[in-house]
Amino acid sequence: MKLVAVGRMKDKNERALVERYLKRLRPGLDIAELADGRGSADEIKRREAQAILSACPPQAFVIVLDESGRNFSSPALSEAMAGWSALGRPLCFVIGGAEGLDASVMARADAALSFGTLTWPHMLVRIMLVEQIYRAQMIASGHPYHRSGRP
Ligand SMILES: C[S@@+](CC[C@H](N)C(=O)[O-])C[C@H]1O[C@@H](n2cnc3c(N)ncnc32)[C@H](O)[C@@H]1O
Repeated sequence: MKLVAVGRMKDKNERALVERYLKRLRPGLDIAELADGRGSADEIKRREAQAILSACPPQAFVIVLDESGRNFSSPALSEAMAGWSALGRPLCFVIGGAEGLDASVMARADAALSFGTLTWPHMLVRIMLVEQIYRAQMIASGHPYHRSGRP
């Protein structure tokens, strides 16, 4: 699995949180950090889009993180990831930068995942996504890490 993410995570506390889950992931997740685009908002999105699309493997099943995406429960995301993985294509998650994702990236996406209608900073989204991928793996393996607390 791969994560293509705009922006360099410089804060050591944020990096430690990503690392906490990253080291437990099976299969693992390779993170490709892309430089923030420069110029006007449109130029930034277009330049970042070129870099994002180049970083996504050609055959990848691309899952963009976007407010407009589907709001999964954690068990539903676990099930969806199992289904996507069964397609035999590498999974590639994408997190945009401060200006969001360009229409060309949205058009390339095979699925879109939302963390609600609130706008989150992209570094927090990265931390939350890595935790949710770990949670999805724990749910799939029947590990008690995830406790739904619901009947
Ligand atoms: C600061 S946000 C960009 C906000 C931008 N104005 C937009 O319209 O997308 C940076 C990135 O974080 C991710 N993100 C932020 N909030 C999100 C949410 N609620 N659900 C899923 N992804 C989110 C998206 O990948 C987004 O491109």
